[in-house]
Amino acid sequence: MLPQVEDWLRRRTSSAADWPVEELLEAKGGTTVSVVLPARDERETVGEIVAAIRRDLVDGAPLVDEVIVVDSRSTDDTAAVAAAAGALVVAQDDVLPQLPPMSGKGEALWKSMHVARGDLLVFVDADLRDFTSAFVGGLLGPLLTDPSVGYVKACYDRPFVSGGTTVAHGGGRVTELVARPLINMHWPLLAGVLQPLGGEYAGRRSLLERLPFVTGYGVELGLLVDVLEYAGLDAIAQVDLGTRVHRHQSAEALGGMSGQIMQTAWSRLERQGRVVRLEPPSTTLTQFRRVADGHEIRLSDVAVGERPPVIEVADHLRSAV
Ligand SMILES: O=c1ccn([C@@H]2O[C@H](COP(=O)(O)OP(=O)(O)O[C@H]3O[C@H](CO)[C@@H](O)[C@H](O)[C@H]3O)[C@@H](O)[C@H]2O)c(=O)[nH]1
Ligand SMILES: O=C(O)[C@H](O)COP(=O)(O)O
Repeated sequence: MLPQVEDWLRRRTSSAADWPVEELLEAKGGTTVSVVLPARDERETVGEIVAAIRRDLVDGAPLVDEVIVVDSRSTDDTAAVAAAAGALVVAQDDVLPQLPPMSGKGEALWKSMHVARGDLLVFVDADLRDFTSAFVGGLLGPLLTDPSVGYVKACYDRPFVSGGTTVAHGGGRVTELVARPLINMHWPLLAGVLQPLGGEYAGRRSLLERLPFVTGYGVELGLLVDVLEYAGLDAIAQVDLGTRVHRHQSAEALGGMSGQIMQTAWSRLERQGRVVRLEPPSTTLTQFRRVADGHEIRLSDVAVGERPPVIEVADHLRSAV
């Protein structure tokens, strides 16, 4: 590990317990805070998360100014459940409808930037189990107390929970098998980030609106690499939030996610002038499913798109949100 990374780890890692709400309230002053949950078919969990944030950090203590759920083309009643729990719900495709729609989580987050009003934005996945509002407080700690911090990633233990069985540290499969090796290969300055793909992170609007957002599941790696390039390692902090339990996807679905993450890495290497481009990488992912008479071939497109920095979106489009 690079000596700068060891030094960064010591200085820029804290834990949720270091940030009691009373101290955060004092530090908040006039700073406004938006919490955003991207949600596609999350009726089972989104309500409890929104309700906990509202109870503890809106009604209980005025730390959070708005809770927004971006409904990402759900086919269930995620939007109704989130609204009943007290969130402001927006449909992803209703924001800047003049633009051709793009898809996935990154698109939901980029669209949220045009709706949320906070100086600080906190992103929280909507599929978390056992969520506590300390997740949000922890992520806000470094941002509210240190102006040189612009971006805060959560870290946590990640068990794999399935059918009543829990494998400690068995979760985060794409993180361990794809993202961490890629990051160590190409961006070793980021090797100290414990959970580079974690869906819980917070940032200053002033920083986030200057960065492009990759669509789909490339958004976390894209933001991390771009924050490093734009603002430097010291603008990043991480906070230990304890344990994170979420809904696991199948290995096949995670293959698609991994493809998007590798495409994102390629796009950043190319932009940084670090690859000699012989031919563009294929964006077709070939997978196989066992069927009675052999294997069924499943092809999917793992290409990622990209939205420009929010500050580059023309005023006439923005005023039409
Ligand atoms: O088209 C989509 C797909 C997902 N989501 C939401 O995004 C969040 C995370 O999606 P999920 O499918 O649960 O991702 P994970 O399998 O948990 O993937 C991990 O790794 C991804 C790649 O970095 C991150 O985007 C995730 O936040 C992180 O939890 C959830 O609230 C989803 O409802 C959308 O809003 N739109
Ligand atoms: O972050 C990851 O690596 C992916 O979300 C997969 O997580 P899981 O292995 O806990 O399902």
